[in-house]
Amino acid sequence: MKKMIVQGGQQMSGEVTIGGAKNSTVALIPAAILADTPVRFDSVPNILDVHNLMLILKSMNVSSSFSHGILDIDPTQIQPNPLPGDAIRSLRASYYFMGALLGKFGRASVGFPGGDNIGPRPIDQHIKGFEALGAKVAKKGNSVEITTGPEGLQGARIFFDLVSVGATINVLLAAVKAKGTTIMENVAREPEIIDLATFLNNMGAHIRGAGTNEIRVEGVEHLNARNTHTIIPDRIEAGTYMAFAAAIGRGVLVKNVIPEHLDPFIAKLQEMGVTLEIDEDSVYIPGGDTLAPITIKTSPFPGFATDLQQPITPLLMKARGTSTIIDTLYPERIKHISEMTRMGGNIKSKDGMITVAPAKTLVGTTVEADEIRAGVSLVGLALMSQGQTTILKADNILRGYDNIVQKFHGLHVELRVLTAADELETE
Ligand SMILES: CC(=O)N[C@H]1[C@@H](OP(=O)(O)OP(=O)(O)OC[C@H]2O[C@@H](n3ccc(=O)[nH]c3=O)[C@H](O)[C@@H]2O)O[C@H](CO)[C@@H](O)[C@@H]1O
Ligand SMILES: C=C(OP(=O)(O)O)C(=O)O
Repeated sequence: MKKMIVQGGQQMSGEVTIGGAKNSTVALIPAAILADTPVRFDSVPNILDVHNLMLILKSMNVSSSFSHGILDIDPTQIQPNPLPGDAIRSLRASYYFMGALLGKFGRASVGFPGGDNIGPRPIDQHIKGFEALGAKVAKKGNSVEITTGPEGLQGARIFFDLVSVGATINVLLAAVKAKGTTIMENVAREPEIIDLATFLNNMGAHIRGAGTNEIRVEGVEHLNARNTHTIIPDRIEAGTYMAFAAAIGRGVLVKNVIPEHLDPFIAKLQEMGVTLEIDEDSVYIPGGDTLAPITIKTSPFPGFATDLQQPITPLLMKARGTSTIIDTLYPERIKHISEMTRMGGNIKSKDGMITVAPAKTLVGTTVEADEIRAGVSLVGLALMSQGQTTILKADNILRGYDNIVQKFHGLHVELRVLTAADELETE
């Protein structure tokens, strides 16, 4: 595992360009195996999740190459081989191979996924959807085995018991190749789901309603990529830089943003008193505002994203009073709290509510990035602190933040990522 070294007291200024959305990319890569042709994606983020998905593709004899944001995938020689356990466990979205393989071959055997340590993450709604399409689902050891009879997948009406991004995407990946019509109700409406549907429709799928709470799919036999799919900007990465810019910035322009995807987040920043100059595809944050405390309640899109409750926390510590956060999706998403407390943060969690009070003195120390957003929130707090912070398990941050060291460098902030080999060299 890598370490990130952050020197406190640095201020951000300049420009940062947001990369393609992690949560689109990790669905689009498994979706690519549904194609009968090679596929090309543009604006692909350089994150660990992408490299691990490429390893999974390789195990199925699907070649891929990634350079300068372009990812080429050739699924034409795909073999339904066993998938590598380590890579499957390295990220959450590996479970999208369940839906994609089911759509492609009518069967799938995929290990239980990993992903962020943010509390229980069941997959009962994914299974409910596969079963509704006529599949048989069995847990065998650490794997989920999904099979269909000779008639294959059949379109069906599915009402999800709760709104789940993962279940919506996974069942959609299977339904695009099912026979007949599938109607998915009470689905998630995240922009990443629209991005996936756009990619699949451009290959010949018939998906209507992505972005609303009902998706209707007419199954097709073949999907052929005809053009490059450009991935939408990462709204969570954008929100992270915006919050940090408001906390420690002296003029930061965040480029390649779709501001509408950040509406609830922007509304909360404005409620705090953060000045934002919003353009068509960029946001400028002058910084240096006097900030008011706020209350945040996370909810599925278009609500305030759970993935931004930790990145906004360092900013909340600069407000003149106590802010509160209720994470309705992941009440146990609190792995940052113990670490922030050790740095001098006045932050507590009780009865499902996080309270964030103004910080008096913040001092860098050694902390752990237990998961991606907890980890990145520690980067923000470290920059607000005195002295140096060492963030252990930094791989969790690199899972989802595209070229983070270079991007901070472009904002006049030095971060260093050390591998075990780097440390041996300096001893
Ligand atoms: C790769 C990806 O896109 N990850 C995102 C996705 O995760 P993920 O797709 O795992 O999150 P879901 O939308 O499925 O989870 C929402 C809620 O539903 C529950 N649930 C989900 C499925 C299920 O079968 N049963 C069940 O009870 C979960 O425990 C959670 O409380 O959406 C989350 C919520 O916006 C984000 O934090 C993650 O960044
Ligand atoms: C929870 C997250 O990711 P994943 O679902 O991939 O673990 C996240 O991106 O904040």
